[in-house]
Amino acid sequence: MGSAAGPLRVLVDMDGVLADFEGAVLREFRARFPAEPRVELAERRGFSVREQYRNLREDLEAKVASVYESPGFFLRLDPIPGALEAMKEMIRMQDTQVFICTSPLRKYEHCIVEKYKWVEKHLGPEFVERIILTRDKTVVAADLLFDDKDTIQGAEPNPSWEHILFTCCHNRHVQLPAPRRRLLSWADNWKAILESKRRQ
Ligand SMILES: Cc1cn([C@H]2C[C@H](OP(=O)(O)O)[C@@H](CO)O2)c(=O)[nH]c1=O
Ligand SMILES: [Mg+2]
Repeated sequence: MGSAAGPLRVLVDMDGVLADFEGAVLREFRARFPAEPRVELAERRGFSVREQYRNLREDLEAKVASVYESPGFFLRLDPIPGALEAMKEMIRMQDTQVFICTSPLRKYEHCIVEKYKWVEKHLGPEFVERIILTRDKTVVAADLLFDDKDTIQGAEPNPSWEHILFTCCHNRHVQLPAPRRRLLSWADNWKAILESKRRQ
């Protein structure tokens, strides 16, 4: 893919990149369990929210999971600053194919339909057409994947995409080995990352 083989294909993750999962977990946990201890965003470490809450106190794992498994949770997520504007700009770029590549929760009942509704509400029907829903992103072929999960594994040991780590509260302390790259936020130079792949 890239310059010689035609358009640049870009996968953009949803939670932690387009939609603020972490902010909503904290806000709704605080509202439902005001007397319980919680993990502030500045204290978040590691991708899994439930693991960190379990380490805080064992019974908090089920409580925090009940927050993000509740009906309406995924629909209520706020957009990450700059994300909607960047996506609307990216989809209009020449020689560029943009897809939203997102994983459903194992407990998928509300999550799946609410992810579709969120995309329709915030980005419109042309992006609903571009949703790829999968628990395994390694088998999806593309040039780039912007994702907040630091380690992305699956059936394909050598995915075709370069994973750009999108900075989020839980991964800001992760030291990336060279030559791995980050996008610090949507205010960071995502266009330069796209251009760097076209030239390969
Ligand atoms: C359980 C959990 C899910 N998620 C997100 C990631 C997935 O969406 P996405 O692939 O859009 O980032 C989705 C299902 O796991 O929920 C977290 O970001 N942190 C968590 O602790
Ligand atoms: Mg994510």
